Amino acid sequence: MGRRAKNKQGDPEAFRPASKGSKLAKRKAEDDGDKPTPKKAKSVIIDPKGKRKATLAKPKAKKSAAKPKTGKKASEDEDEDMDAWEDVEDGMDDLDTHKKFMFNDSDNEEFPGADIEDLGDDDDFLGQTGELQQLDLSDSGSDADSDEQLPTKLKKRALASDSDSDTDENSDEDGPTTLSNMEKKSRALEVKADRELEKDLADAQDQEMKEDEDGENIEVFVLPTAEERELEKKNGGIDLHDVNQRIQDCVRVLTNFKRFAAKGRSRSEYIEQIIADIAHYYGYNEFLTEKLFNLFPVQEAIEFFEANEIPRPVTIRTNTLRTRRRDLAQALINRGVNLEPIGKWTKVGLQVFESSIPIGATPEYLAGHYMLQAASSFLPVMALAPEPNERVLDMASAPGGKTTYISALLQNTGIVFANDANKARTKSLTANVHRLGCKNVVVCSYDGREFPKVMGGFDRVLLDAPCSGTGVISKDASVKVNKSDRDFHLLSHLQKQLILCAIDSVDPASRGAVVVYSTCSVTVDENEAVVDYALRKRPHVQLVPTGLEFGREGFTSYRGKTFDDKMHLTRRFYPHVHNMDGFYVAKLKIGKRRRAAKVEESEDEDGGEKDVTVVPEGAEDEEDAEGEGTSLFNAEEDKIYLDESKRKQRKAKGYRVKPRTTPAKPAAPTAKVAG
Ligand SMILES: C[S@@+](CC[C@H](N)C(=O)[O-])C[C@H]1O[C@@H](n2cnc3c(N)ncnc32)[C@H](O)[C@@H]1O
Repeated sequence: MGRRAKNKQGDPEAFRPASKGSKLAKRKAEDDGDKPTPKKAKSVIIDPKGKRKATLAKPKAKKSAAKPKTGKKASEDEDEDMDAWEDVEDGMDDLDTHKKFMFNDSDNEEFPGADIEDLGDDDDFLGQTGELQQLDLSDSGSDADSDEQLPTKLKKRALASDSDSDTDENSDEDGPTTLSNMEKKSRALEVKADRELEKDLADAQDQEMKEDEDGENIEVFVLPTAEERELEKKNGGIDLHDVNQRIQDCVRVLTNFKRFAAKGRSRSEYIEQIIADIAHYYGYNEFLTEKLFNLFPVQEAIEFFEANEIPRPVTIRTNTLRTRRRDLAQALINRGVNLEPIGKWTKVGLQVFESSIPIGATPEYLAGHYMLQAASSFLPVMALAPEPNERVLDMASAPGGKTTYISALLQNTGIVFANDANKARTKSLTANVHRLGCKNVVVCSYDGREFPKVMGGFDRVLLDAPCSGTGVISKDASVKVNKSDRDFHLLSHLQKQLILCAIDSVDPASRGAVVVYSTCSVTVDENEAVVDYALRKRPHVQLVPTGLEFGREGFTSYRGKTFDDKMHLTRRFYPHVHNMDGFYVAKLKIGKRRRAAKVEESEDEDGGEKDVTVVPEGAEDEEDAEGEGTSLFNAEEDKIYLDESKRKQRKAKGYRVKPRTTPAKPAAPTAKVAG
């Protein structure tokens, strides 16, 4: 498959699962830069205390070189020696060559420098045959610590290679090592080491194997104990390569718990472990890791986290007010840009594979022929489906990717009110509106919660809400660590207020009468929970199909909460599934309000005007249905905004206004600005 095809955006093709120890491991290993992957087997070989293989195997060859054998016995021994030397290079037929071999090995990766130092005087020994006796092997093989590092496979191999069971163990006596007793000592050490290995292996197998119902032995993954985890934390966590392996092991257990779980360990223990490991491996806080992990089946969750490490394709949207996609593509190709249509689902999108020039500074860009825009951000506008001559509100619009698309779909007819509470951000919005030649756009800067008081009666409203940005982590990794429970609570509260205002800004008698709610977040709190809240507060509103060809269905229930039956009509988009930013789109049809149940009138504080609030029949109590402290926009908590808005309106009309009785507006919760 060519590079293009591999990177191709769009069609909802499943992301390849991270195979055990492959992509995931490789990427992290690369990320680690010069931090080498531990070579456990090798480190055991050269462990200065354990010295099992290196110090055992090599002297064997020395012996055979130093002491020529004769007759049948000699050749048998030689065969045996050759077996033991099967991994050793040819040409080791004298001690000098052997010394050279050892020394050379010390310089290569099998013998890292640290271990050479640990050998201490050995260098001297290697340089001067006469000082051989200084080599003290007395404690060789007695250190069990290094065995704990030894992978099971290696242990098995080590046991299998042992054929010297008749060796005299007592030759491991104290005393100097000489050429004549070296072989004996070596064999003794080998036997001792192998016995220990055997014991370790047996212990390990006790832990790692269990019988399934058919009596077949299966490997189980044993979680670290609470103390081990504590120790691990204290030491700054284990090596990333090992964390990755443990993530894969936990996935295996959690996807077939009955079969692979260790006796006496609960599912929640494995989940706790995998969440901690994902957080460590990918650099998230544990709170967000858990929140995101819970959205998917276990294996898929890993794919999601993995996809967040990879940038999404660069995409542009043709501005049909200025050009046609075919012409734009040709112009850019002529400039050396390698591109293709994004996919069948969009007629205006192009995916850029590579470019010899900056895509944000071509003459075509400056002339407003295209907008640099994420593919996911086309979706809410497609769902909104504005028609020429309509009146549209883009409630949170800066920097204008969606506004300018709406303007193009309206073919520069009708009107788009492009609002954003952040005045500074409206500068880039205005610049884009001008660059793209949108003549039907009015830029304004209100808190969205002031609508429809500022203005109402729209045919369609787009609320691309301020959100946590959990769908765009590949663009902004700070989200991994800077979001807390409180942030999600505040954001979803703001989103609930905004969606009610968006609904109330629509003219129900309009042919359109649509609100599209979208976020670049994948959390349920910011998506289904917000839409569900709006549906409960506004019974004249209902969910309708988004008209989008792909995307996963929204959750109709989630972790014990049940949402509106039609929530499946909403759409979720994921980086690991759709190769685009994580996104959510819901389309709401605003029906006519049924008979007003009551009309509440309240005297203005100046005794002049009267506020009239029509409470639709069937609307729930002002009290938050979830009991979470969230409430309708005219609840106590929001009074401050409404008073301020009223005050401004009256002042604008030339009324004398009293000084503020309430403090100035509190700062809005920090929101991810993306899309
Ligand atoms: C996701 S971004 C919008 C991106 C925009 N729709 C686009 O396509 O370019 C959310 C925007 O909401 C604005 N915002 C935050 N709080 C708001 C509020 N209370 N009312 C209106 N806009 C708000 C932010 O300034 C930010 O520009």
